[in-house]
Amino acid sequence: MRARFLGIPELTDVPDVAVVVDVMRAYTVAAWAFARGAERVVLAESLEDALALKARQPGWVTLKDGSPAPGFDLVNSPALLRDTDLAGRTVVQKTTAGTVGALAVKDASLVLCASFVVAGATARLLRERAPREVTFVVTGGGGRAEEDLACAEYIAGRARGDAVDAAPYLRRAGASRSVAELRTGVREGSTPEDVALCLELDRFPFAMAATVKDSLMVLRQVTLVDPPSA
Ligand SMILES: O=C(O)[C@H](CS(=O)(=O)O)OP(=O)(O)O
Ligand SMILES: [Mg+2]
Repeated sequence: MRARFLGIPELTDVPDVAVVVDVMRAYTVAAWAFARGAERVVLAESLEDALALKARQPGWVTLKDGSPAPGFDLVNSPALLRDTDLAGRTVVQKTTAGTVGALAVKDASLVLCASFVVAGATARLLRERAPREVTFVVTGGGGRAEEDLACAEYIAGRARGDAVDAAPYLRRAGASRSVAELRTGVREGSTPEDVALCLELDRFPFAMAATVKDSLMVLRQVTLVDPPSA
């Protein structure tokens, strides 16, 4: 499995298989939304689109990054979301980097969205599919966000079947600029607890795959089935 690691501005072709990585915080938050019962996460193109979807479907839950805003129910924070009951709900998510990265590869035949909390399941799904090449979309910092690159490289190693020690990857992510910004409250709509939640390895046993349905990019959890024991 060949791996390439590209920022959103570097995506010039339609990849076959894409893994869109956003550790801080979009795809940690999406994973928590599924853990809290959400049925699906619609990745919105813009804040206006998210609000228009909510106007048509008042039962949907809108979520944005940055500060809270009228019309939005939640912010992009795992710590602030983890006590919210989302059973059976549709969440509409719009963030600066993560959702933009997934929409940039929406024509790929397989789009997975990932972070450390679903890294193992994501790698296992890739191993099962065994594609010739995987494009990792490093969503933060124009492709340079250390937490996203570290997570992408870790998943790539595990997908190849290598015995990979997670510690150095988590250390790199922990030393990233995003962590410093979250710890010091530079990022709005966050709490310092977000950092630890974003650096939890394999907290969840599912992967997350996005597909286009009725012109919406819809993220769902993919539960992997254990092979029957001999
Ligand atoms: O929510 C985040 O951490 C970031 C954006 S911000 O700088 O905090 O507003 O968005 P994401 O797309 O999840 O990286
Ligand atoms: Mg990010």
